[in-house]
Amino acid sequence: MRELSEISVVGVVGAGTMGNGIAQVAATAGYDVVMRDIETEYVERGLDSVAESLDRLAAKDRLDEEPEAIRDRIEGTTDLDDLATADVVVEAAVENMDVKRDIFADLDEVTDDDVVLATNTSTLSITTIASATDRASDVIGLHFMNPVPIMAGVEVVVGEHTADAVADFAHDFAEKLGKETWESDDKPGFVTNRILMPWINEGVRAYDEGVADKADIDRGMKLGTNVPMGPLELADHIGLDVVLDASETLHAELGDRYKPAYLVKRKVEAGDLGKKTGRGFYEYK
Ligand SMILES: NC(=O)c1ccc[n+]([C@@H]2O[C@H](COP(=O)([O-])OP(=O)(O)OC[C@H]3O[C@@H](n4cnc5c(N)ncnc54)[C@H](O)[C@@H]3O)[C@@H](O)[C@H]2O)c1
Repeated sequence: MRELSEISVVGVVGAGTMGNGIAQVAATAGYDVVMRDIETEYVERGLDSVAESLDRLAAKDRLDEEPEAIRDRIEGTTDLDDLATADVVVEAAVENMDVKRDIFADLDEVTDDDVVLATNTSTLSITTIASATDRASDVIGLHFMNPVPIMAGVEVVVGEHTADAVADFAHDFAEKLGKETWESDDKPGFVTNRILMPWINEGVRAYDEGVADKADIDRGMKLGTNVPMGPLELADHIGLDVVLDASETLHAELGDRYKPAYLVKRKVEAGDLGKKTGRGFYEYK
């Protein structure tokens, strides 16, 4: 396994909400980053998001460097082979087991044998993803929170065959990126989403069943339980497609108490995915 002191290039797979955030924090920590998506348009959009986010942080005086210097450390690409230079890879592509297994089989080929391969999956089994490679001991979950540049926490998820040294590496690497960690076994939803997803789905059901209007559900949970966002706001923020994928995995693994709310499904089918499409439970400019 490549030691933390030997890391200079961080590979990121996926340039969406999470991938570009992970690229940004890695570049901010001084690493060179190769961020790969499947279409140039997605890569460009990811790079634009990083630029906007860095400008916002610079305006608040929260960067030690000029935003351009950080941005310049991120190379966007659609070419998988460009990940060959990576010393560690974090995958943040769509929440789909077949897609992730294909990506990990490719990463196993393209990267050096001693490179740790991490996945940002919200709910999928690290062990199943790792079994697509010939180095399951080097595969681990590094579950960043959204928005990555703002949220302090990273959940380290240890698969059946993950080596202890790789788990230690994952905690240390996340700390190098300015994060604090906790560890979960590879059980569906880990700590965070096992508890969060039923909370969100219950908020949606409460709205759909007329318990209160949506603003009062969010306001009630914020003022009543001291969370920064209510369930409907948070669902929009995460992306309703991501909430549905996560809920369906938990439902399949853990049974009926994890059944996704009907209205989440209907909105995903309508293409109203939350902030990222301009409309979910609320409207966004
Ligand atoms: N959104 C959240 O709040 C959140 C929080 C924690 C973890 N996650 C997890 O992070 C991962 C990414 O979620 P997201 O919200 O960034 O999704 P997203 O839809 O914003 O981005 C996913 C990106 O992956 C790209 N992609 C698809 N197949 C690919 C491939 N083979 N190679 C490279 N890129 C590919 C897509 O084109 C897209 O740009 C998922 O596993 C999700 O469950 C999401």
